[in-house]
Amino acid sequence: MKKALTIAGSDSSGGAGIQADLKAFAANGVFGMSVITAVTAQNTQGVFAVQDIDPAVIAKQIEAVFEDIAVDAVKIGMVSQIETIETIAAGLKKYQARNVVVDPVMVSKSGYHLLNPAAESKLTALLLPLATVVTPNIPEAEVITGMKITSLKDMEEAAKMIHRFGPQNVLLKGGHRADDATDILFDGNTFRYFSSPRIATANTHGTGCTLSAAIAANLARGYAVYDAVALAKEYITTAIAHALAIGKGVGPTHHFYDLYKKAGVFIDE
Ligand SMILES: Nc1ncnc2c1ncn2[C@@H]1O[C@H](COP(=O)(O)OP(=O)(O)O)[C@@H](O)[C@H]1O
Ligand SMILES: Cc1ncc(COP(=O)(O)OP(=O)(O)O)c(N)n1
Repeated sequence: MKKALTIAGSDSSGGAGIQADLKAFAANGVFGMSVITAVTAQNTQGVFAVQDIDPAVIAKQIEAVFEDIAVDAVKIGMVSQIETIETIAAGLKKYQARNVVVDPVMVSKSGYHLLNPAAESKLTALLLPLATVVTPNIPEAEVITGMKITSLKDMEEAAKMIHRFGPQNVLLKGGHRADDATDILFDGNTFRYFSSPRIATANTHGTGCTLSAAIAANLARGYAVYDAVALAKEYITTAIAHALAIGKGVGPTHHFYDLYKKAGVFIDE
């Protein structure tokens, strides 16, 4: 079985972060492992506290996994602080990690800064060059590029600018626009579009985490980047279409769709 590692924060409500990643790994057919960068007290209504993990403990988690197990892909999510980013970059280089998907998580949908703004340029400088795919949403792409993004043309321009920071591929996600949910993949030469109709739901907690983890899982399984993204887009669209109205706020996406479907016991509630 292929093995994927998530390096990310814990979401106590299970909708985003490490928890979403491990669910997406399992549903996409890979064995999931985790390096926890921060613990958040979070639910569908907001983020209430964050405890960053000591960089020495992050380094030890990375070492413990890579020294023992062959890692087929890595997904990086919440990275909090400059020291966290430096530690992760050093670990990925030391172990020559491959199939690295960087989700440059900055601000939660509820408005909490999961990345210290002082660390934004460090993330861009140290993690983007190591990425097979980087998956910014529109607000993150605006921070990375400094440009305002409203149209698909703007997204293409921003994807080009982000590509110059060194990732092999940029997947600029269109979830924050009002139109169809159109994501743009740029490999330095060609733009490819992944589009789905916008699903009318309030429950989109963890969409970015789920998408990037599903891409990593599919890269681990040996799919080329385009196919890994196409499969992950199909997965996230289904997971949003069947999102769960759990909690009093923004509910989470629904994983394990394929398993439920195969078993004939798919339940929407
Ligand atoms: N309402 C929606 N209907 C369909 N797809 C969506 C919707 N909202 C987001 N998506 C898709 O979910 C994925 C995550 O996108 P986005 O919400 O932009 O990321 P993030 O969670 O990082 O803010 C993208 O593939 C995007 O197109
Ligand atoms: C611990 C943790 N990591 C990442 C996020 C951001 O999740 P994302 O899928 O980008 O979107 P929201 O969950 O913020 O809707 C998070 N919230 N927590």
